[in-house]
Amino acid sequence: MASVLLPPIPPLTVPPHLRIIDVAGAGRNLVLAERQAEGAVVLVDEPFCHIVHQRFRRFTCDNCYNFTSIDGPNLRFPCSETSSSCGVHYCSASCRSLKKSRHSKVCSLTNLVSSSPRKKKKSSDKALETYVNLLLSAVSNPSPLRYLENCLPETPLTPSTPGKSKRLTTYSSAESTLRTLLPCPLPSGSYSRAVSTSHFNAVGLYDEYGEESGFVLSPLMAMVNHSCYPNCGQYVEDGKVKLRALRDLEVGEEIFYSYVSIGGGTTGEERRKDIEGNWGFVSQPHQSPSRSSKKIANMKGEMSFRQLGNVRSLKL
Ligand SMILES: C[S@@+](CC[C@H](N)C(=O)[O-])C[C@H]1O[C@@H](n2cnc3c(N)ncnc32)[C@H](O)[C@@H]1O
Repeated sequence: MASVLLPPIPPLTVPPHLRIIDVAGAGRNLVLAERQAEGAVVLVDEPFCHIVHQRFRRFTCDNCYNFTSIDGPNLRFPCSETSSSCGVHYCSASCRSLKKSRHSKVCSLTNLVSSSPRKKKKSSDKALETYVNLLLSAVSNPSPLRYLENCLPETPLTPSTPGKSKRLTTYSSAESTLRTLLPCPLPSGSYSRAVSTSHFNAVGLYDEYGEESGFVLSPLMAMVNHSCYPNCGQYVEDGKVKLRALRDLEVGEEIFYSYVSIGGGTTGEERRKDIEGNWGFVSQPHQSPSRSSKKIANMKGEMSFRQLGNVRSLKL
């Protein structure tokens, strides 16, 4: 059989003050090459693709992820594609025009895979819809889809446990659905592999009540490991995923944030159990809990719950 030559995976661009290192037992992580003062924005990363769940599209800007109250009127700028009913909205005319060329490639398809919001959906249908829409967002990105493969850890998902096998089936179904919707130049398996990176790396978007309104895949953020006592806080602002230093950080320090919410008054011990139960890895404290907890408390005072939303483990 003739082998298919895949285009190479484009390398990640890492800013000069950061390096990617390999950590025994924890895979890759980012380490600082320059000192950062408390409060400094340590990382700004542009998501490669995103999904805003259908129910939240009227309230969450599809370009910058700014959101309005779900109890109030819709965002003012709906998608302007002719006869569109994709539900996508924007917070400003400039957000709409910035996203126009990318969204117009998949607008009608987005609508095709979204069943009626009023109909009660099975969770498997919802999951499939989510991953097809995530793939549509990924293929509308002018950057090559293979870029996402940078986010795959060395140990990929294998069908060894029932939960994982269900996810792998959903990723394959999402790829099959995508192939019925539009021409897909990459060989079989490429799209499901790309979307499977969301299992390890999805960064959640949240509404004002803390309910997940969607998620993004952001390649550099996908390199950052978890700590139950983090030295950085993660938030989403102006369409970018960002990390802010919770204390002064020295050259050579690894950067960490908490994958589970630090916004709901959780303790480090509760976060550790959540990570173990839902993510399947054991997290060691990376600094004195008391020092870190104080900074988290300060940060909570400054930032909304939504901004403190974190990567979540995807549950089907
Ligand atoms: C967002 S990725 C982080 C980058 C990852 N280390 C890599 O090499 O691609 C999340 C995955 O990293 C690993 N990880 C993150 N934090 C960890 C920690 N504190 N201890 C052990 N493994 C960790 C887990 O396998 C997790 O599913």
